[in-house]
Amino acid sequence: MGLGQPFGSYQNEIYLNGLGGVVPSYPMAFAELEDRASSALPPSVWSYVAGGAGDERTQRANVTAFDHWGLVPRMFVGAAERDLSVDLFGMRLPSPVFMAPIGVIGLCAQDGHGDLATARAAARTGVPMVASTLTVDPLEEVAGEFGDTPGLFQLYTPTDRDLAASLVHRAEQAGYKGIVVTLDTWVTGWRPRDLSTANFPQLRGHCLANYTSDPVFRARLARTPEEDPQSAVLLWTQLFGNPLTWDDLPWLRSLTDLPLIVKGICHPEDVRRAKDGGVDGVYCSNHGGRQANGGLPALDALPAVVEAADGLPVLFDSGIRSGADIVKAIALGATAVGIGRPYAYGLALGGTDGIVHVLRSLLAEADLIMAVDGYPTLPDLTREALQRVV
Ligand SMILES: Cc1cc2nc3c(=O)[nH]c(=O)nc-3n(C[C@H](O)[C@H](O)[C@H](O)COP(=O)(O)O)c2cc1C
Ligand SMILES: O=C(O)C(=O)c1ccccc1
Repeated sequence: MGLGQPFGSYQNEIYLNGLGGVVPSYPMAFAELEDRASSALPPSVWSYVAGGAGDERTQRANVTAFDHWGLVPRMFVGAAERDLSVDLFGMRLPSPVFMAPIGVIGLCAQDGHGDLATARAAARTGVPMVASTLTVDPLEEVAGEFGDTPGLFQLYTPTDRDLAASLVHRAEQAGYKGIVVTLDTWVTGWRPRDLSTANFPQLRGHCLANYTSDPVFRARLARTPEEDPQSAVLLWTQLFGNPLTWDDLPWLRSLTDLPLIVKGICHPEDVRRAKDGGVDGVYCSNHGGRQANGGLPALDALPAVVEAADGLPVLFDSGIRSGADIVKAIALGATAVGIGRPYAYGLALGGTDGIVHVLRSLLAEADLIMAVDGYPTLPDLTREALQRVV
């Protein structure tokens, strides 16, 4: 048994509890986590969260892409103590892991306030939450649960520039430490699971609190969202999707002095242009295969993105299901790695406790791999630590 501190110690805790006859109530393997979440969530929420674009081959490929890399063990390293901490945009984080923005995370909790439960998990683990624009509770209330853990705000840039500025300003006021602008979802991808049940949660008025609580949004309505929720949803459909171009980047940059990160970047030329436009970080992701089917697995886009970033921080998500996946993404050059669906499933099973379990398990596994394989710090995890497996 490894005695690694602090993340690997979750293992000791579980085995020691076993001596007292207590076994974990949450799943230890991703397949079981997914299976149990599928029963715990209402079918419409399960389909929305678990589903992706087209026949979901890109979503699956995001996961299997990790099979094509293997970490090469090194011996006589004496990696008795590991350091997984990282500096990111001035934040000192205990690990290179964060929770990716999940718009409907609010609906995954049994009490319907999953954003608050996620923020509490961030407070308990030190794993930052990137709060989506599409939360059940307003961004100020979400930030109120962060404790000492920093949080980031993810912006879906509305077509109304004043509304965009208002959302960013509110995030600044609420203490968010960075703005993540998502570029790949100004239009929704073709999603057969949701189409077959004709279900799109936002159209049913879910997760629109950041809009309905916003003074600019409210000023565009003849009657308040409380009096006339339908008109608020209609206005949301008109304002939500903004097909941004490079000409919009100077304006986005001018909105805030906070670190600005652009999400959905998979091409090295886009990295270079974003860098020239003054962003503080790029976020390599294909939205978990929810947007465009038939695309390159996000992991396969990562090395070229890292190279083009040339020292600029690179965030990564899409397909992380284990601690081994975290280690591989870091070795391919990611500065920090986003967990997506797995924490939504933890939330579905056990609220904040369920998320904490999922995050601690992922971090324990990553820590123990670094111990066993002799890579005690993140800088030790370089491209040389990996071998391509065909
Ligand atoms: C149900 C769901 C909702 C999402 N909502 C958002 C969102 O509001 N904003 C955003 O930038 N990304 C959103 N994403 C994408 C995630 O941030 C992340 O890119 C993706 O989940 C990574 O893939 P994985 O979960 O398969 O690892 C969402 C993902 C899921 C599963
Ligand atoms: O479901 C998503 O992945 C998502 O981020 C989203 C948010 C708003 C509209 C469409 C998709």
